[in-house]
Amino acid sequence: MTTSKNIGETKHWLRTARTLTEALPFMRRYAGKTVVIKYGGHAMGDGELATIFARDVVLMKQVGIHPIVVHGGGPQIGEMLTRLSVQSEFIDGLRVTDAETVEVVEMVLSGSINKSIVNAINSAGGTAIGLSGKDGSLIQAQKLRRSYKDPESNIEKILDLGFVGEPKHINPQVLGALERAGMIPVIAPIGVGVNGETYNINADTVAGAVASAVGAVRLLMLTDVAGVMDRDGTLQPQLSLERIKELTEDGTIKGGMLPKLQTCIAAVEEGVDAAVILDGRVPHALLLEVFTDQGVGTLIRRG
Ligand SMILES: Nc1ncnc2c1ncn2[C@@H]1O[C@H](COP(=O)(O)OP(=O)(O)O)[C@@H](O)[C@H]1O
Ligand SMILES: CC(=O)N[C@@H](CCC(=O)OP(=O)(O)O)C(=O)O
Repeated sequence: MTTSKNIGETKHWLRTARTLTEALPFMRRYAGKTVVIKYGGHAMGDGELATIFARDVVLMKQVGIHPIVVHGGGPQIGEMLTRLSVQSEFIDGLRVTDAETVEVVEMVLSGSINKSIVNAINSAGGTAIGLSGKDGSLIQAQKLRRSYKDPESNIEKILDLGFVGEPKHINPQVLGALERAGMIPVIAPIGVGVNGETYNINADTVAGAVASAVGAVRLLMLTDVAGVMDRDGTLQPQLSLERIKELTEDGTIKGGMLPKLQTCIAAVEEGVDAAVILDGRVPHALLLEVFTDQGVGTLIRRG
């Protein structure tokens, strides 16, 4: 006898089956390709979402995609610095980092945060390996040099952010070896200088450099907003490089979104097909972005 319960169940199965068949062309498109996922400190705040994130990463690996996770941890570093009564300030989204601060940054990023992500992925059935830029000389870095115009003298000066670095060279060999072994790299954004000094690098910047170095098809940036907003707070599903420039110049794009978008621009200019700013608060944001045609954030690509 056909009951309304049977009909309900059949509809549910059909929906599930349709979802799976819809995912097939995307699985084919990305099979064997590398996707770099930037997992922001704000996005990793919720335990349940972190478990879902780990499962999504494992599922991607299972269907033949090569995910590489680069994580941040800005809020978590901030909490530890407060606990230790160390003052911290940001300039243009970057933490001014003295010798004492860089020790705390390395401890938090390569320690508790890195290992909890590795643990979550392994608990979801994957094999994750945690790395900082020091492991296998993965991220060779140099001191960040950024100039600014001093408003009083109108003279170009160099901004000194202490031990803030920028990637000079990413060693793709380590990542290639892990890929061949079926492992998922989880990278803390710590760089090493020529004299062995430690650099604090913005995690977005590292994600972009890694994506360019490995020739990733996608750079996915998980954060704590729905995507990039315009002046009226309207979500922008897609942004051209020119529009990003405009929104930056008029101050609509600011704070942590600045290094994020600069990274996206650099990545697509260096050959990554597209970069996406994604809402990490949405469960399965990764799966929706990779396996469906419903974008859930802001897409940035050339042209
Ligand atoms: N135009 C904009 N659209 C969206 N977010 C913006 C914009 N300008 C600045 N932001 C800020 O950027 C933040 C995301 O950057 P950040 O705090 O560094 O995140 P994460 O820790 O994920 O890297 C948002 O929470 C938001 O406050
Ligand atoms: C130089 C610089 O600002 N480094 C960042 C590194 C962590 C990071 O980028 O974390 P999110 O992705 O969570 O913001 C910091 O010290 O906070």
